[in-house]
Amino acid sequence: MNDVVAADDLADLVIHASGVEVRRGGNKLLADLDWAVELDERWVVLGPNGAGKTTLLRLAAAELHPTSGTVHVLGEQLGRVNVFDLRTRIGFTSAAVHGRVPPQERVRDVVLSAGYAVLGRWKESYDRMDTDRADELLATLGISHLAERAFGTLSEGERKRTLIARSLMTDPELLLLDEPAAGLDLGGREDLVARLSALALDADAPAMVLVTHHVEEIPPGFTHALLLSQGRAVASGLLDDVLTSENLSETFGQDLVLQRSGDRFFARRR
Ligand SMILES: Nc1ncnc2c1ncn2[C@@H]1O[C@H](COP(=O)(O)OP(=O)(O)OP(=O)(O)O)[C@@H](O)[C@H]1O
Repeated sequence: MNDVVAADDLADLVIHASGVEVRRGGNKLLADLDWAVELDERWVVLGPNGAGKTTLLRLAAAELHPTSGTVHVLGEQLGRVNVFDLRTRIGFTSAAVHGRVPPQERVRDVVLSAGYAVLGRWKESYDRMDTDRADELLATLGISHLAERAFGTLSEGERKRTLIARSLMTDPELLLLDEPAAGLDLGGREDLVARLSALALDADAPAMVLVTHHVEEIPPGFTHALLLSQGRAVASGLLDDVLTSENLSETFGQDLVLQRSGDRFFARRR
């Protein structure tokens, strides 16, 4: 990549991947990947099981380095930056984070402790500002009434919402959501989609990347899509351009029909 061009471009880019390949045990998890996410964009990364979506999100979360190619996150090049500093600027929710929360932890503390980059309450007193911020986020996600409950007693949907509140606690510049609606029932999914939509439409919210298998889970307000299949981009760009029956069929290897109802998407086999 040309360094002079990159310096200008990178100022407005939250994620920039150029010629990225990730190899593990002889497998190409990602190949030939070019991708750019700007500050005000909300991206959905869509693809079948094993397509490389989580691998891509872990690159964006500075949890993984590419085998070849370059990845810049928030203007910093992976491999040339202290990833621990970089990660404080990124909110990331995934099943892996879910599994690390102590079940006895109170919901408010799960959210609060993000500001201290720990899981499990470790300080007896937090700043009043932090507590107010945590309560504000619990209200935004509709779980204020659960603030005193132990995380382990929550339903799947309530846990997901708690972890999204946690990932917003540090006012991240980039929010990464790995399959936030997985395992939710219809009501839980619809509630989460509505809350993520409100977040996506909030001009003050960070840039967002949401990974999903299902077009039904795309919250209105998301602007761009990257379709991944077998580690490669099938299509990438504005949601309305990229989300077509043809692209979806190629991505999932089946003859699919995409339907749109208002600002929501649905897909079925032809
Ligand atoms: N350490 C590894 N060694 C070899 N292959 C791996 C390794 N880690 C992941 N893979 C493979 O890489 C591919 C991409 O994995 P990844 O988790 O990124 O896919 P995904 O799109 O998130 O899948 P899913 O939707 O099922 O979560 C999968 O086929 C997976 O088996």
